[in-house]
Amino acid sequence: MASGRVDLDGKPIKPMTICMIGAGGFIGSHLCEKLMSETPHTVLALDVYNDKIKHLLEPNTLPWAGRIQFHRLNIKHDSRLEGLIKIADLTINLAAICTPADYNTRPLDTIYSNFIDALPVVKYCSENNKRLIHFSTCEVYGKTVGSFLPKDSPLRKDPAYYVLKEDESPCIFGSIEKQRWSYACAKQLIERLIYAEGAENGLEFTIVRPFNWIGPRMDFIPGVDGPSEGVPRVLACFSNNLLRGEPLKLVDGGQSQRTFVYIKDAIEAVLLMIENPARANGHIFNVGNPNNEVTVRQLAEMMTQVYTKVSGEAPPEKPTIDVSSKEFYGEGYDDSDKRIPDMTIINRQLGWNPKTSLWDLLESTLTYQHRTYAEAIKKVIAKPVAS
Ligand SMILES: NC(=O)c1ccc[n+]([C@@H]2O[C@H](COP(=O)([O-])OP(=O)(O)OC[C@H]3O[C@@H](n4cnc5c(N)ncnc54)[C@H](O)[C@@H]3O)[C@@H](O)[C@H]2O)c1
Ligand SMILES: O=c1ccn([C@@H]2O[C@H](COP(=O)(O)OP(=O)(O)O[C@H]3OC[C@@H](O)[C@H](O)[C@H]3O)[C@@H](O)[C@H]2O)c(=O)[nH]1
Repeated sequence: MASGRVDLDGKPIKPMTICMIGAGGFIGSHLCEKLMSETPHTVLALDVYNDKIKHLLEPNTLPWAGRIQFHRLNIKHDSRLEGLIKIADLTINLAAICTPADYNTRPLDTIYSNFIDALPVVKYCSENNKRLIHFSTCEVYGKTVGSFLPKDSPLRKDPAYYVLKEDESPCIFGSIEKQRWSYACAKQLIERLIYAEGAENGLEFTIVRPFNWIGPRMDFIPGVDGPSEGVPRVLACFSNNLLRGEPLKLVDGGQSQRTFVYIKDAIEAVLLMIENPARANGHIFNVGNPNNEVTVRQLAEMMTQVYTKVSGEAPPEKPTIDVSSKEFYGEGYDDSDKRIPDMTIINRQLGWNPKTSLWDLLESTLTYQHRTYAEAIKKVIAKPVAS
């Protein structure tokens, strides 16, 4: 498995130790899986939770036992952080509050998590000459330039007004009262700080901007493995509605557009970054699938069709309902209109391209959701509400 592996320039890849912060989350769990099954690298997995990587940690007869170590810690206040960064060759920081329902309702926690708490990580990497791969977001682009053109302007169809380029596109956020942008703004500032550490102090860094990565283990299903009143990201919201046979809620008409990429495709891109430092250092990479664009309404329709196929259950009588963003997310919500990643830089540096169509990725993801949650949901629905 591990022997004879070479990088994109044909050089042998040496086993490394990776300090992965936020390893217990959605992306972290898939990255740990990939590193354990296909590489010889060792992972120091840091998080406050480990439910999503339990299958990699136990039993200790697993083929990779000894190459993954879980450290339960909160990077806000744990003196072990610097020591763990020091013993690793590379740090990957995934830790963040990254669900839109939190940005306008918990803006302080959002800003602290995405900026203040990431500061020591950047500092320890810079001071100890350690390489850093930091997870930012496509939300740093905010809204497209085209969204400010008149509705009937033909320029809205011109890619120059909407395709998002790492080294050219501006970052366009709403006003301060629109607290939705607290997350994007905090992520933008930490990107600028990392970039400056690279320029002034020689920090070796790579910044990743994920464009709506989706797949199994994303977020939680409210009332089953997360709070009943919690609002996860759209994949889990719509999965929850489908599992319960209730209409999918379209925020402000479901007109916003997104491109979705399969988590397994995206993880391939991250592995290329990890193993090709000379090609990845100093770069910011969009990681998304420009071919998988839909409006949120179209996503709801496709998920309903796919779920009907994989579950064998009838679609909800009323497939969707409209809900205002104020009702769904509260005061201060705002939205990105359209997100098409430009792929030039990641193509040139790493030769990476996504493979999986939206239909196929929804089919495997919703099969997983159905197998994992359908029985549990039935029990929750059947249980009488405590008085
Ligand atoms: N999934 C996407 O499509 C997407 C898109 C854009 C950006 N991102 C970014 O990628 C990163 C990972 O996202 P994800 O989807 O896996 O989210 P996630 O919420 O599933 O994972 C984040 C993990 O970080 C951990 N964490 C948070 N604060 C911590 C702290 N103080 N100490 C220790 N652990 C902490 C959480 O417990 C969680 O397990 C985030 O930085 C996010 O902003 C993800
Ligand atoms: O039930 C729902 C949930 C969400 N939506 C809409 O679906 C769209 C996508 O919502 P998501 O919850 O996936 O979040 P967004 O794409 O807006 O942001 C995400 O982008 C990239 C990452 O940084 C974060 O994970 C998150 O901020 C939004 O327009 C939202 O309003 C619904 O219409 N109904």
